[in-house]
Amino acid sequence: MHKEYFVGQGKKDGQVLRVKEQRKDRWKAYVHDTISGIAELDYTAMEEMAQHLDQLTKPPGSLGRLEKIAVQLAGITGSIKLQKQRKAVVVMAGDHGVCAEGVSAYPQEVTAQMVLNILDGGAAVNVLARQAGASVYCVDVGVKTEVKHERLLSCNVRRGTRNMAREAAMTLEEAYEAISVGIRIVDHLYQQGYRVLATGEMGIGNTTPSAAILSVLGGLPVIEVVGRGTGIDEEKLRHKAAVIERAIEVNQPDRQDAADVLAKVGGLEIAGLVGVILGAASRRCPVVIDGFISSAAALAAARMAPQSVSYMIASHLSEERGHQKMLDCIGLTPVLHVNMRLGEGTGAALLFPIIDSAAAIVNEMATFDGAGISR
Ligand SMILES: O=C(O)c1ccc[n+]([C@@H]2O[C@H](COP(=O)([O-])O)[C@@H](O)[C@H]2O)c1
Ligand SMILES: Cc1cc2nc[nH]c2cc1C
Repeated sequence: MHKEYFVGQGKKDGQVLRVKEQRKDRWKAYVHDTISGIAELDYTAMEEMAQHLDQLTKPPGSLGRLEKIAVQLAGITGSIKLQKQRKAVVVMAGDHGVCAEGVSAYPQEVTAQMVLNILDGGAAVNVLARQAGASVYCVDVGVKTEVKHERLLSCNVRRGTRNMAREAAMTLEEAYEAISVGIRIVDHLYQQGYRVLATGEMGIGNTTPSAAILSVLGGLPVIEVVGRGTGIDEEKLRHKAAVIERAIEVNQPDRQDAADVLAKVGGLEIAGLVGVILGAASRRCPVVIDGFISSAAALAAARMAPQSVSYMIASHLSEERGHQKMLDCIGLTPVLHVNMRLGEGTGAALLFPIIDSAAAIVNEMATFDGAGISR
């Protein structure tokens, strides 16, 4: 059996990835190979960076999180010479069978419509990425209807998940295949010269599986982690909580097995983002995590590959209830508190200029000795 993935922009520079499925666990093996390729950070470079930062003309630590980012980047790249890097937001798009239960404020067709908007450059993520000099790549990993656009990366694993309130959202093979899509996209972008990646997503209904993932992997009651998503009222929120409880009851996901949880109560775009995160870490690239849904992917990635957490930077704290708890479970501290709850990778794109600024500080600031300043 052959699977074909179109990866690239348009027909001209598009390339076809042919994957021969020799074994049923082909994707699982591919994902686990990627996980084994994730190295520890370079602690010597981190120490060197910390010492370098203390030579610069400022009281030690006074650039706060910028300094922490600089140290992390040194650990990731293995060097204290930080360059301004090519940056891309990967927006994974997918639909959710659980929308049939009435868990979102918007109709499901908005997913495909917004995918086209993103591909045409008119979504918030496009604007913020342009401000930062970054690219946006939009991937159909699980949209329900066929989307055609020259710039779309068409990697559809299935046309939306099944309704998790009744049955498993995906099979384990489908989940691993979606994770593999994310890894392949990162490979492709790495070959194009991108060195800083960010997670983004579009999927009406996807705060529901995200809350389910947090409840199961974090061992937290549903009511503490469920939020309003696109903006549902109090009554619909109670209903959404009940739907999530039912999904967990029906599927009995194994909280010790993040892939099982992803398959049973997750989403195709969430699994795709797990692949983006694992792929970035295996390529020694920092990966900027967006809001609630991206963080659900980060939590699953952290459980599958604890060493991947060192490569993550949490961009912002989303207004979605449960996001702080999600980040606590991973062990991440968000940089920005700007009351956003849009998704798409918008918060992550906002962080790009801050990452560039951290690199510029390291490269351009004078030292105490060089500037003749007493200390
Ligand atoms: O990233 C976030 O923190 C975030 C919080 C709430 C909503 N969203 C976006 O809104 C959609 C999911 O909301 P919902 O209510 O349909 O589950 C999906 O397209 C997400 O990108 C995103
Ligand atoms: C319009 C719209 C844009 C979005 N972007 C991410 N999620 C979204 C949900 C809606 C409804």
